[in-house]
Amino acid sequence: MSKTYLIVTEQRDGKLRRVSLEALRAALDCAEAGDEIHAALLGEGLDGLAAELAGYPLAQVHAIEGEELRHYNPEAYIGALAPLLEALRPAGLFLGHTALGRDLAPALAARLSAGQISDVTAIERDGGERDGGERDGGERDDGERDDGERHGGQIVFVRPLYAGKAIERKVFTAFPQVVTVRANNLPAAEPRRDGGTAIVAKRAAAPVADLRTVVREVVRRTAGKIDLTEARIVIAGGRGVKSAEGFRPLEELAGLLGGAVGASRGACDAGYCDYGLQIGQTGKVVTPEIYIACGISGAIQHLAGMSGSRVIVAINKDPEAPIFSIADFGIVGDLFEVVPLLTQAFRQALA
Ligand SMILES: Cc1cc2nc3c(=O)[nH]c(=O)nc-3n(C[C@H](O)[C@H](O)[C@H](O)COP(=O)(O)OP(=O)(O)OC[C@H]3O[C@@H](n4cnc5c(N)ncnc54)[C@H](O)[C@@H]3O)c2cc1C
Repeated sequence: MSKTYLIVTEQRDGKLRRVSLEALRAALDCAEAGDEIHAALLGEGLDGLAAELAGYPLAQVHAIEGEELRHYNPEAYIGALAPLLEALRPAGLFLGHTALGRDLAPALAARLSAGQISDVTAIERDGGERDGGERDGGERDDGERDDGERHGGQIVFVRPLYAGKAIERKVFTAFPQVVTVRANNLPAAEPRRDGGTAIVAKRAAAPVADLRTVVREVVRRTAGKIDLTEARIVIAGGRGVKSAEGFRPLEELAGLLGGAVGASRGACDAGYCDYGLQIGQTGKVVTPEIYIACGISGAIQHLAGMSGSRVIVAINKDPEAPIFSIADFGIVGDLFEVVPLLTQAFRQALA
């Protein structure tokens, strides 16, 4: 029986977040012939975004508009999604493993009585045929949960554990399923090539009675143009930058390369930058193509947030700094000399 999957997409400043297209890729990887993938878009003034999303391989885009959806508010979002979940009875939900996804996914999973696999970095499909007994909705008519057992054809979700020191390979044994995907790990879904578009269904969010909280305004303390968790290049500073002013050379290099600036907790604790930039176990997890660590010692809690980066470059004046043990390229030197030289070299190369 064909199934329906739903992507809960995210936008930032009117732009669709790339991680939502990576979540769509995850759904495409899990779907089989005849399955339908729908996308939910929540906010205000969604016409442009809905039209953009309709160009991707989706059956339907559900644009849910409402004043209280302008900023993320779990109560309002759950209230707005509830009728859609009821109507679609999705076999799977896919979200980005972002601040929003981490908050919303478990609440939706609880609502659907679904299992959840979080922070997925890869999806594998073991060979073999799937059992034909899978159904929508996760429950049989007799109230028993459908175990959706597959014979050797399982979809395996790969996720890092213990701050990246171990990898877990997990399978669902029942529907419905909720999955969050880590940014920058799965390729983003591509728009349809045939020029076709998905149906866009517009709905007004039903007013949620007795909203206990209302988000009036979101004040961003970091004004970076590029979202740190989705950046392809991250230039991160540690206590070695020595001051807020010490971040300037890093910002210049990031600006030139179209990257984002991040930081260690050491730099945040010292007051050199905002905690919004913190990368690590208690900060953001980033997996860029290039990570340049400047004046960061490489504590295990920091590595937890960046060790999945494709290429790691470390600049540190201490040749014994632990960061060098995971770096692909290491530069032993003073960051205040090395970073401007790198900026100069890249500027020449890019000219
Ligand atoms: C529960 C818990 C959670 C934590 N979570 C996080 C987390 O999420 N993220 C995180 O980052 N940390 C986290 N930490 C803190 C972590 O243990 C380290 O204290 C922190 O990462 C150190 O930051 P740092 O590397 O910037 O500073 P330091 O360890 O002080 O390293 C500074 C480095 O800069 C180098 N340096 C100095 N001057 C220069 C220069 N001019 N040029 C080049 N190099 C220079 C030094 O050689 C040194 O290696 C956590 C700790 C705990 C206990």
